[in-house]
Amino acid sequence: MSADQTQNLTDGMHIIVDALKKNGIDTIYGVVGIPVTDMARHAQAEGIRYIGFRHEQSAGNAAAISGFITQKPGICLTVSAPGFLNGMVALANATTNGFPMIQISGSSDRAIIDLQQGDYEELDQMNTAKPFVKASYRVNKPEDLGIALARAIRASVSGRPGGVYLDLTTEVLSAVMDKDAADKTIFTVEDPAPRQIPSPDSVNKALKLLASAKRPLIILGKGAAYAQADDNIRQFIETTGIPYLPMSMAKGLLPDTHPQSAASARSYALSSADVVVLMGARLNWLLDHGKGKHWSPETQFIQLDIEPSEIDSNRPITAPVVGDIYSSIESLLAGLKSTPVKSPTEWLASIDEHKKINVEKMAVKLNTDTSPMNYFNALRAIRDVLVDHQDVYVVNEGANTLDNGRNIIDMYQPRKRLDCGTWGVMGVGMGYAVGAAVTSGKPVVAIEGDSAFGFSGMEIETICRYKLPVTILIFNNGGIYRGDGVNLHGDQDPSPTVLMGGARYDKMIEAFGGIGYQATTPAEVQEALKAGLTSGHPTLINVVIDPAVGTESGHIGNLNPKSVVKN
Ligand SMILES: Nc1ncnc2c1ncn2[C@@H]1O[C@H](COP(=O)(O)OP(=O)(O)O)[C@@H](O)[C@H]1O
Ligand SMILES: Cc1ncc(Cc2csc(CCOP(=O)(O)OP(=O)(O)O)c2C)c(N)n1
Ligand SMILES: [Mg+2]
Repeated sequence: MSADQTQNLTDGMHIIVDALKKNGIDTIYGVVGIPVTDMARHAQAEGIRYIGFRHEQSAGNAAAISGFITQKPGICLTVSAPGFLNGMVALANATTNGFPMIQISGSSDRAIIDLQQGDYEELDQMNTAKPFVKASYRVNKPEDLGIALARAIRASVSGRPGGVYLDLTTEVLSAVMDKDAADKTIFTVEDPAPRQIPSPDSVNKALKLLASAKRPLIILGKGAAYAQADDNIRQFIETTGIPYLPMSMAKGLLPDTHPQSAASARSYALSSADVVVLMGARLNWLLDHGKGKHWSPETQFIQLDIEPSEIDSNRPITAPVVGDIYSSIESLLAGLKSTPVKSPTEWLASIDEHKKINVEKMAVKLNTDTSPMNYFNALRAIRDVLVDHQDVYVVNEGANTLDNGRNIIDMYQPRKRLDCGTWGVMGVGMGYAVGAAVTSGKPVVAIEGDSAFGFSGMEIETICRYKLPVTILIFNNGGIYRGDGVNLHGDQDPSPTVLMGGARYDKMIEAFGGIGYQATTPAEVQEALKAGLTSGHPTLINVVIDPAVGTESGHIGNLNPKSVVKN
């Protein structure tokens, strides 16, 4: 082949990078190796940031949370078979939560795989991915790479967002074609997430039902946060005066201190409401499926959701409004002119009475200093620092650390609380922290149970390597749920066991150039947290918590199967 001929040739790994660039992808999260290392090098050479992780699950979590924050698909790059499978947990979690993410993985020789002749990292990845994603594509020809990426982008962000798998075979990555011809095959996807306007009849029916309600309640879900309809949602809530409940990742759509928030009277609000508006929130296990002691059988539902099949999932929906939330809220606001809605003042007043009682009870727990600390006074210390840092991202996982953190740490801005989400997955923490810091450049505070942290803890090296403004607080109560030394019957185990509680996580980060603090009092927690936020340097605070406090599985112990056999 003559020199000029090679000058006008390209190959698959260059074509896919050109297509990514053409679609505004500026970051790839991954763990490279055979057969995708050179693709990552080409991406870097073309100005795409490559963020290299220690485990593919964290790389995938970073990609997924960047999708939630930006509405653009986060890209995770993995090697074949084991690397692909490690990323799959994050991709499945993205689909479950409705976060747009594309996992691109190299895969081995199709001919050998299909005859099961034992290739290096042999696995039929496209078919393995199918149950966990919105779409799963495999590319065999270089000229198909442009359309394949376009389809993956559209599938990940249109309708209910989610995970998409894109399989690049070894052959296609090295396949050569004419550069000019290749350039004609890549293009910018046009309007990948088209607005889905709800029917006027559905909007009018919803408004009429709301106007007749004596005790209306709005439940804001992470779909409402994702929709980036922040001002219109706030305007609708404040114009109608309807109380609202934010689900965990919808916190901050309105400040948690807002007078119409019913969060600290949640049980009373749910059980007393006569009309409930589900706004980008599923009536799933997080809302007891709309049944049981927290719900009245008389309650009528309005549901705003982009996914038609979500309607009637658990309770009959009287007024479904199927469309994207941005368009639906716009239509509802416009409809208020002809169908005004005003929540009765006595309803909010009765919620306020219940809030007052609950806030006073919680204040006693929050302000009682104990030694060692418990979840409440440690979280109150963090809350009182973050009130002066309202733009930080808060990552949160664990059991007691998560469930108490959700109720105690106030959020003031949308899409800033990033937690275990619908699946309650442990191990999202460090990936989410990296994804949020890389995507936004803003500081991140990760509030971690010590067991939860362990799932992705090695990524503190990644955080230090990229010098990210992440401060990690590890609630060290000695292990999963309760301290290791506490046997399953709750009493202190007399046998000498190594309590995880003695672990000095703060020493770990020092090994990678980060700053570590040991905190045994709320004041020490505050001092270390302020230092981490001020320095912007990777910081880890080992928050020593009494191993005897907390409950197994936090607030969801009731989901455990009950054993009738006395052992
Ligand atoms: N842009 C959007 N417009 C309308 N609905 C959306 C949008 N994005 C996501 N959704 C929907 O929002 C819902 C989110 O529900 P869920 O994840 O259960 O939230 P939460 O756990 O916060 O209650 C999903 O049913 C999803 O289809
Ligand atoms: C991938 C995965 N594997 C296991 C589990 C099960 C679990 C739920 S909560 C939890 C950790 C609780 O300990 P932690 O110390 O973090 O919390 P706490 O001290 O009470 O604040 C586990 C292991 C889940 N949900 N996901
Ligand atoms: Mg713990």
